[in-house]
Amino acid sequence: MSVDHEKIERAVRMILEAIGEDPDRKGLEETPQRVARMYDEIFQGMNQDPKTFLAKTFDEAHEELVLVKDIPFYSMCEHHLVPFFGKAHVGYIPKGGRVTGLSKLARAVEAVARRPQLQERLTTTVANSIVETLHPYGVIVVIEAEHMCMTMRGIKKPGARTITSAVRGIFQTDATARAEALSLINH
Ligand SMILES: Nc1nc2c(ncn2[C@@H]2O[C@H](COP(=O)(O)OP(=O)(O)OP(=O)(O)O)[C@@H](O)[C@H]2O)c(=O)[nH]1
Ligand SMILES: [Zn+2]
Repeated sequence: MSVDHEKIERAVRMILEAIGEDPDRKGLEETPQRVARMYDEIFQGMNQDPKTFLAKTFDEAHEELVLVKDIPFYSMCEHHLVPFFGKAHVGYIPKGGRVTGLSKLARAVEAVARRPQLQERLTTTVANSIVETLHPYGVIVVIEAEHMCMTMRGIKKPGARTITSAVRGIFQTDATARAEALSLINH
């Protein structure tokens, strides 16, 4: 299912009118359609379940850390509908041979990011999805992001970065395992 193009087009036209613009002037006449097409793309995660990506596993006897760092992502702050974006670091320790493809960790991040979102919920949803599909020994998700709602408006603090983390399983109970993962993330 895609977004309701017709509704978005009407809404964008109304916003343009509300700010005092002429939605029929040359430069703006295609803008409502463009925004509708863009929302199809940036809110694609509304129709995606991260677990369907993660559930594709292969049987591999690796029961040590797997960490994909620096996964770039773009999301939309649900309070202001402006972007927040940055990098996600996703690690887990597989159990029972349930190893997923590396790209699936990035696909899971993308599916959850492409929705109206909060950074905290993005972080916990990715971690919980991995727990629920792979049942690993542990999961660690660290996300660092810059929020446009804090840079281009309001408090106006460009460069301020928000870091959130979610740890599950062994990373919660074993400080050494957590420290090893964090040192690799910060390396
Ligand atoms: N916890 C959290 N807060 C966020 C996130 N994205 C934006 N916010 C915050 O959401 C809050 C909304 O606050 P409100 O007081 O309702 O809205 P506002 O008047 O526009 O707030 P200001 O940004 O302080 O001007 C702001 O403090 C934002 O910084 C996020 O991912 N997580
Ligand atoms: Zn915001």
